[in-house]
Amino acid sequence: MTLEPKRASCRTAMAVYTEVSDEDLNTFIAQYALGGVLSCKGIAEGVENSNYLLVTETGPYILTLYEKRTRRDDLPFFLGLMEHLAEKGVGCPVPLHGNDGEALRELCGRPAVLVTFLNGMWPRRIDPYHCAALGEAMGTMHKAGADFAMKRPNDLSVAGWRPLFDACSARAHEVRPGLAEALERELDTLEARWPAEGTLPVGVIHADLFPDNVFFRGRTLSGLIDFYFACTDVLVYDLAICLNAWCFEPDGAFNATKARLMLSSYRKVRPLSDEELAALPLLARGSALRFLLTRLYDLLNHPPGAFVKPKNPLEYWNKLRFHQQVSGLGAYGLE
Ligand SMILES: Nc1ncnc2c1ncn2[C@@H]1O[C@H](COP(=O)(O)OP(=O)(O)O)[C@@H](O)[C@H]1O
Ligand SMILES: N[C@@H](CCOP(=O)(O)O)C(=O)O
Repeated sequence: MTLEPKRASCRTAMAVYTEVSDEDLNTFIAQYALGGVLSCKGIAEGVENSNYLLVTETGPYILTLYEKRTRRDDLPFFLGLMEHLAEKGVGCPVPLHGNDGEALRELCGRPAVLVTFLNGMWPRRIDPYHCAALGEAMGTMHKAGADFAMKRPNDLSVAGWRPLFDACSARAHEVRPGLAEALERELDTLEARWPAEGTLPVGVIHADLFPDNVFFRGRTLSGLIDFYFACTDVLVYDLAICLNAWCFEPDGAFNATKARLMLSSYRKVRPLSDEELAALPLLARGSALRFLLTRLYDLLNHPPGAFVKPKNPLEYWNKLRFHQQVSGLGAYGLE
C-alpha cells in the first residue's frame, strides 16, 4: 500500500473539533487495506462529532472521531446496529474493519471509526414525497431492527428530561419570559401520563431522524445516517420525532398532508395498533419537549466563539404548543 503523506493533510472546517495531523492519519489508514490517501477534508455540517471526508485510492469514506458527548460504551451498540441494518438491506453507513478485524480504534486520543460513504443529499426544502419516503424507510428500519440483539436505554426519554430542565430552569426566562414555568407544567403532565413500560411495542429507534440525517438521490431515499442517538424505545416515538422534524412549515404551520403521507406509508410496512395511534399526540409533545430542552441547554451553555451555531429552542416551543391543543388524530391527517 502506498501512502501519500504530503497530500494526506486533514483540513479542518467549522464543526470539526479534533484536528488530525498527516502523520496520525497515515498511521491510522495503514491499519486498513484502502490504498493511499488522496485527500481528507473536515465536514462543516453536524454538531456532535468530528467528521472528515477521506478519499483514498479505493474510494471515499467518512472518518468520525467521537467527541465527549458520545459515550465510548455506547459505540458497540451504534456500530453493531449500522452493520445489522445494512445486512438487512437498510441504506446506511457500514463501519469498516481494519486488518486486525476491529472497527473501533483510537485516533488523536478519541475513539474513531471509518464508515462507508453514502451517496445523496439531505433535503433543504421538504416536499410531501420526502415524508412518504421517510415513513416507508422508518417502517423498514424498525422491522429490520427487530432481531438486533443489543439494547440501549433512551437516556433522553421522559426520565432524562427533568435533570435537563433543572439545569436550565434558572435562566430559561432569558430565552422567553415564563418559559421555565410553562416547561415545568408540561414536564409534570408528561411524567404523569407517559405510557408505562410494556404498553406499547418497543424496538430499535433512530431517535434523531431529522432531514439532515436522511439522504435522497433525486426523489428516491438513498439512506439514513447519524445513528448516535439510536436506542431501544417505543417504536412510535420515532414517528412522533419525525412529525415534529418534517411536518411543520417554515412559518410554523403544521402540514397534515405531510403527516398523513408519512404515517400511511409507515403503516404499509409496519401496521400501527389503536394504542400506538392513540399515544401519538402525547408522544409528539414529549418529543417536542426533548428537543426543546436539549436545544435550550446547548444555547445556555454555548461557549462564546464556539464553531457550532446553537439551534433555536423556541422552534420547539411552538411545536409543543401545537400538540398541546390537538384533540384527535385528524390533526395529523388521520381519520
Ligand atoms: N456515511 C456518510 N456518507 C456521506 N456523508 C456523511 C456520512 N456520514 C456523515 N456524513 C456527512 O457528515 C455530516 C455530519 O454527520 P453527522 O453524523 O450528522 O454528524 P454529527 O453526529 O456530528 O451531527 C452529514 O451532514 C453529512 O454531510
Ligand atoms: N437534531 C437535533 C440536534 C442533533 O443534531 P445532528 O446534527 O446530530 O442531527 C436538533 O435539531 O435539535
